[in-house]
Amino acid sequence: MSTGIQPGELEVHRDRLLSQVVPLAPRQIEVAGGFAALHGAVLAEDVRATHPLPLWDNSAMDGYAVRSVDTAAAPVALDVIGEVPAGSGWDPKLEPGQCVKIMTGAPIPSDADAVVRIEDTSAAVTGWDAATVQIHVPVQPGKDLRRRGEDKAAGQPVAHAGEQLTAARLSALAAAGASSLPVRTAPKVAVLITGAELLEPGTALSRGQIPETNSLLMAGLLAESGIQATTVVHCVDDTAAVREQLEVLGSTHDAILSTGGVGPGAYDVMRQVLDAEPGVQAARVKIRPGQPQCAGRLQAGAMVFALPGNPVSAAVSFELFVRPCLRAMQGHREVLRPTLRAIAAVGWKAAAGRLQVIPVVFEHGEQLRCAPAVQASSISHSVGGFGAAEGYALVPAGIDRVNPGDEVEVLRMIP
Ligand SMILES: Nc1nc2c(c(=O)[nH]1)N[C@H]1C(S)=C(S)[C@@H](COP(=O)(O)OP(=O)(O)OC[C@H]3O[C@@H](n4cnc5c(N)ncnc54)[C@H](O)[C@@H]3O)O[C@H]1N2
Ligand code: MOO
Repeated sequence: MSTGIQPGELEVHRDRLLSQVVPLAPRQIEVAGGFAALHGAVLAEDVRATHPLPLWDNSAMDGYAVRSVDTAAAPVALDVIGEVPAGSGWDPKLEPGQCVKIMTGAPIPSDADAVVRIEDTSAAVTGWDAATVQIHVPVQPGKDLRRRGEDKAAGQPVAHAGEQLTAARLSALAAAGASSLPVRTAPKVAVLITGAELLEPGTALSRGQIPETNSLLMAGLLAESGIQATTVVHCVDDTAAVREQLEVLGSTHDAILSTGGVGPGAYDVMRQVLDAEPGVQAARVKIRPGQPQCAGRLQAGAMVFALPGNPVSAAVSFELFVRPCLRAMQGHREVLRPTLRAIAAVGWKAAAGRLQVIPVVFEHGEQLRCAPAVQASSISHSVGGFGAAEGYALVPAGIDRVNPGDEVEVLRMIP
């Protein structure tokens, strides 16, 4: 069996949410001293090199800058008239038979056209101090030179709008002369937890009580998406209290993630409060877990994602709906994680009629293999098994069983 996600209700719900996303206002941040804000931020515009890379022709090796013609009859002795270390702006004039000591990265004198490595000279034995140096090998013009602009020409794009500032991109932009960058930094996100049965982890529990773990889960999934949760609020299951929190957080944050209270239960106040919000859609999406979804834009301003309370349902909802919207807010070019193909290492029962999003562990070998981290019959609450999960297998609606050896589509949460 080969699987693939077909367009369906998951995409309809996600696209509707994505259409409600308003990208954050870009900010111009200084490169000097701005690392903490810039690393992981998303470029809001294309950025071009303001100067060539390298800036000038320079030496690729420690050795002697020579006129290559002088080495044609090597071995040959050349007069050493000085030294150009990295950082030096000196451009010595070279007469026939003359050379200068030069270090890696230093500008090549205008009169020189090649470098002889120290290993190919008498200085390898005698050291750098002699006034003449014996050149053992002839060198061709251009030998061991790095040419001005060979890496990037001035004006050439270095990075593009929608790309995230990784270590590599940030250093490339700084090297190409950027002094400040137009970026979207992380959105301000609040986590709102409801549920009367929930106690702080580590607290002694009475019958009916469980440790509150969704705030850790949401803050962690945000952190793994490059976003620090700004606020974590625990709220009683009371409509007035929840409404007040949504108003306060909704006017001070870009997004609110809540968990719990979206089912049809008597205490499911989140859904009841959000019923009054015209920009919020309640949907039963054909996925398992994560069927009850309730999300959209609050009148107070923020996007709200009222996720189901079951921990794995909340995590799956985060992956499928929240993460893409937060990435869209930041202006990421790609909002969805790429999917891969893996071979089912074992068989399991799928969720006939709904897309099954089952947490899996991976086995890395010649082929990527996966196996469920939780019991396929009971995914949504299985926070224990979920602890080992490295990603999800996506088994389309219509498939009621995955057999060992089947190819399945997977998402990797952990690189
Ligand atoms: N009669 C029906 N009951 C349920 C339906 C339904 O359609 N009809 N849907 C089920 C599905 S599917 C889901 S998912 C849940 C959605 O429930 P809620 O969002 O209302 O969540 P709660 O009832 O508050 O909690 C569910 C479960 O998760 C635990 N939980 C909640 N918050 C936390 C937290 N912060 N940390 C750890 N664990 C948490 C909670 O104790 C419950 O066990 O409804 C089904 N029911
Ligand atoms: O849809 Mo619920 O999220 O399965 O448990």
